[in-house]
Amino acid sequence: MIVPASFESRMKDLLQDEYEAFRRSYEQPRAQALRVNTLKLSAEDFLAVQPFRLEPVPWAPAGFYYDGEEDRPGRHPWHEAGLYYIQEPSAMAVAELAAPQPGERVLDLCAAPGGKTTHLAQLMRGEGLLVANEPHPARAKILSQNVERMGVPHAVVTSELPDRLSPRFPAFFDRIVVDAPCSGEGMFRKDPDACAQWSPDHVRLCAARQEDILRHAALMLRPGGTLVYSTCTFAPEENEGAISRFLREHPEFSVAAAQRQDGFGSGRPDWTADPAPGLEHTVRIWPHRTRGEGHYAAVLRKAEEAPAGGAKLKLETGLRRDKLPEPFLRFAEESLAEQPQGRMLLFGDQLYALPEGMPELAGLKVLRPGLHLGTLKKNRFEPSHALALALRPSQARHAADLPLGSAELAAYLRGEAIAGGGAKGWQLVLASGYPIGWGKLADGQLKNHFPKGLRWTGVPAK
Ligand SMILES: C[S@@+](CC[C@H](N)C(=O)[O-])C[C@H]1O[C@@H](n2cnc3c(N)ncnc32)[C@H](O)[C@@H]1O
Repeated sequence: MIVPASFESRMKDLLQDEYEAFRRSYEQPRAQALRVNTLKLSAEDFLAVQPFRLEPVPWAPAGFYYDGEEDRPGRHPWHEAGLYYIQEPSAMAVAELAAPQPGERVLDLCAAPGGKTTHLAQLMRGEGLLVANEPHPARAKILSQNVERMGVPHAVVTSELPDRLSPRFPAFFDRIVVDAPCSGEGMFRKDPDACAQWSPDHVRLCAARQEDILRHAALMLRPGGTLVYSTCTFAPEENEGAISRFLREHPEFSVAAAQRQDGFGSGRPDWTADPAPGLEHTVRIWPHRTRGEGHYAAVLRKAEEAPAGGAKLKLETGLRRDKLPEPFLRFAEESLAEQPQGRMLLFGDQLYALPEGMPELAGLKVLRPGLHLGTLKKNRFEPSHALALALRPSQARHAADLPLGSAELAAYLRGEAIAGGGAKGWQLVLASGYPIGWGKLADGQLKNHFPKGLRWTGVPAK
């Protein structure tokens, strides 16, 4: 692979004796991995049934390398069922370092396509409030689809620039992840565009943008909270340099020692002028030292004594229980084995289950104010694909389990009706035990409700 000459000479200066090993890493195939979605099943249970050749990613308990030549996990029905997320292995270090706890308020500020969001969601076990934000509208849509596929029940997806969010959430979040837009030097093997766009000017532009994003993130973190900053680039200006500039402007923050894992290298204070204390506790993941494309991550702590935010935020009250729309109650009674709890919100004809402690979001661009339950249509309720993927099989009254490799499952994924039996009405369709969508039974036919945009044109892998 050919990399820009000025990039090569920068890396030679930085890495010196190690440069040759680094350069040779570009001649190797990139490492490919998936992360088991522990919102749906444990890594052990997945290993017991899955068909790929997997090896553990050392720094992520649910992460596994797969063989990119032999296996196509992105073309397996269980990918549609959200059993795993295909993610670059070094990127899995970030949510592990953020270590969010169930019940916390967590913000993922630069979130599309959703690798870290969905990882944070599973570490939170789906409990608390997870705000996933992505300013770019098309990318925000993909983020929202991934949140849906992974069955995340407690996420709000917004699409705003950080300066529109920070006045709305002063000192609100327990943890914030800033996985910053960067010059992407760690993406060269995967994404030739990142390589073609690289220039020293682009590095400078990214560094300025990162400074701005971090400034707004700082405002939204509560005293004592944790901010994790990461990039997939090697450029010191965007890593140790960005953290040093941030800490100079924000004395209420300090570097916390990142949990050391096999394969993590140290941040390099010697690569930036005027280094902030503690940079050696930040993390560098290198493609020539580990099976990963490369990442930088810093864990920062805001002092307990830092000023708290302003007034308490007004929470979204949602609908009173006795005001829930009758068609939804009828659907829940007929089709769900457990009645949904918690507050709900009607947004036009769309019904959502709100995450715990969700503040009012009026005036913000919101793609998803919680778990989408479905749509009210005249006198009936149509459950959403998001609800199907967030349910456990036992939570549906009626299910049709289609075996992997069967003609019925292939037909369902292509959007066709299939022969069905059992109770009339909504049935949760499973792919060998895992929910993949809805079907509606009438006259011995299961009408297909697998979303049009997701339908397969080929035959599913066995
Ligand atoms: C490195 S990617 C995030 C990857 C994502 N966290 C994941 O794990 O899948 C950075 C994202 O930041 C978004 N972005 C660009 N400018 C931004 C800004 N000013 N504030 C927040 N996010 C921004 C980009 O559109 C991009 O989707």
